[in-house]
Amino acid sequence: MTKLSVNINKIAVLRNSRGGNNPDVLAAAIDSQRFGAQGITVHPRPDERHIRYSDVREIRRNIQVEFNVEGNCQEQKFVDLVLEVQPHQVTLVPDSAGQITSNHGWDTIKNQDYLKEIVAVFKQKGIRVSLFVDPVEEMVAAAATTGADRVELYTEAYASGFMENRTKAIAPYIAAAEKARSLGLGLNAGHDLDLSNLKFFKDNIPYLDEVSIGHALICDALYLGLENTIQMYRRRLAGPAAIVNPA
Ligand SMILES: CC(=O)[C@@H](O)[C@H](O)COP(=O)(O)O
Ligand SMILES: NCC(=O)COP(=O)(O)O
Repeated sequence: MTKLSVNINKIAVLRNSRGGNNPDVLAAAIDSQRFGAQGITVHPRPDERHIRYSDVREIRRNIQVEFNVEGNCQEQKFVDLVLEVQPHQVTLVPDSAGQITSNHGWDTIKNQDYLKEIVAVFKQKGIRVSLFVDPVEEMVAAAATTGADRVELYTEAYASGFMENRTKAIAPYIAAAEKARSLGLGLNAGHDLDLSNLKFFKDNIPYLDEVSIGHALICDALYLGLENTIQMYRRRLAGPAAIVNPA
């Protein structure tokens, strides 16, 4: 079964825009869980433009579903936070500070020695480690030798190519996913997945462990409501006939 981890970064964007606590990010995490999210994902960035480090601590204490914290482990502050909070999973993303969003995966070959070291630091604390990678078989293979538990396939290229030619768009992801599976790596995916492209992705990569979805899901929820939207995403993952039960 592929788990839906709801990324609530964009709830925090709205909250921060007025300096108060509306919408309440912690309440959104708890309610997303109640509405059927099988995980919560946050991505605290160095400038705390949306998720704050204090949000991460509060959410960890108050949810029961899987907690996935994404971020750049080259920031010591991020490493310290993750070791303090000890989420179920940490997803290591090679962001530079000024990026508007994450836009590339690790070069797991060039960064092999560094990643081996930092992966061991998190695993020593019992935290599952996922490496954010592009859908490139060599990058997946080198992720396996770092000791990481999973890879997260960066799905922006799939999403941007989907409308024009979905078969072409999915091809590198199937190959990368097969490589991950052959090496015993767990498989996550995320970035720009949405209600239109999610089912095709899942149908072609059925052994996907988790998708983390935020931007499109929160945008959809502005029109469709958060509970209804989470259930719609769950049904995309469960198949047409399945009625999903909230977690
Ligand atoms: C790593 C990734 O692709 C996303 O999870 C990322 O969290 C999006 O970050 P923003 O919400 O800051 O765009
Ligand atoms: N890892 C992907 C994620 O958490 C959310 O990405 P997006 O759906 O906001 O593009």
